[in-house]
Amino acid sequence: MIEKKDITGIILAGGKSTRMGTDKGFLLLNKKPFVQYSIDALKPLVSEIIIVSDNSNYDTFGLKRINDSIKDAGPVAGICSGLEASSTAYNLVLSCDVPLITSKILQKLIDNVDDTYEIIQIESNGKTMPLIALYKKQTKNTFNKLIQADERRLRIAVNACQFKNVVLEEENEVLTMNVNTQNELKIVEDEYNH
Ligand SMILES: Nc1nc2c(ncn2[C@@H]2O[C@H](COP(=O)(O)OP(=O)(O)OP(=O)(O)O)[C@@H](O)[C@H]2O)c(=O)[nH]1
Repeated sequence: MIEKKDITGIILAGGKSTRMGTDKGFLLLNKKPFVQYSIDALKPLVSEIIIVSDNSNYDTFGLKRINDSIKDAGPVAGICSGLEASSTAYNLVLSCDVPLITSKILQKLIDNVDDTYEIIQIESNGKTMPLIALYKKQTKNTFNKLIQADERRLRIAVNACQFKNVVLEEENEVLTMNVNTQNELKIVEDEYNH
């Protein structure tokens, strides 16, 4: 069984947000920024939290923030930057646009750790979610090779590692909803106030 001291939380908060038009981590749900929901879900489970973003406004959360080591290369490079900065073997990677996420769901990833797998990701409503996932630090080697070969698709990168999916129960699927558009923000607000 792995312990809190063996796990770092890595929050991805970079990217272009072209669909939303504003930095998603600072969107508000019940007056709280989205990124704070990711922080709160990770906090009980990890020894350190790293925010990967070039936006220094994230410094207000008082956590370690690192810049993307490769610019405009998407989540594969963001994960790599986080893993390079991490000092633990296990890393919970979480995007900043899933404000309904809970520690209980992230705990399921930890409960599924075993020696065989390098990545354990949530599968929700038939969709795998590599940005709600546990990564071994060693996956940065595979990811770095793929980036060097100009491969930036996260699904391809995950498939190049030993991975396992943790299938969520139907009643929990809504908790993994990610927000890319104003319309999805409304759905999440309705769900939150439900
Ligand atoms: N650090 C870092 N995070 C990223 C990068 N690209 C995407 N992300 C994060 O990954 C998560 C999913 O991002 P997407 O919604 O797929 O991409 P996006 O660029 O934010 O938005 P779109 O331009 O609308 O696709 C979000 O938490 C983003 O903040 C990147 O280049 N660096």
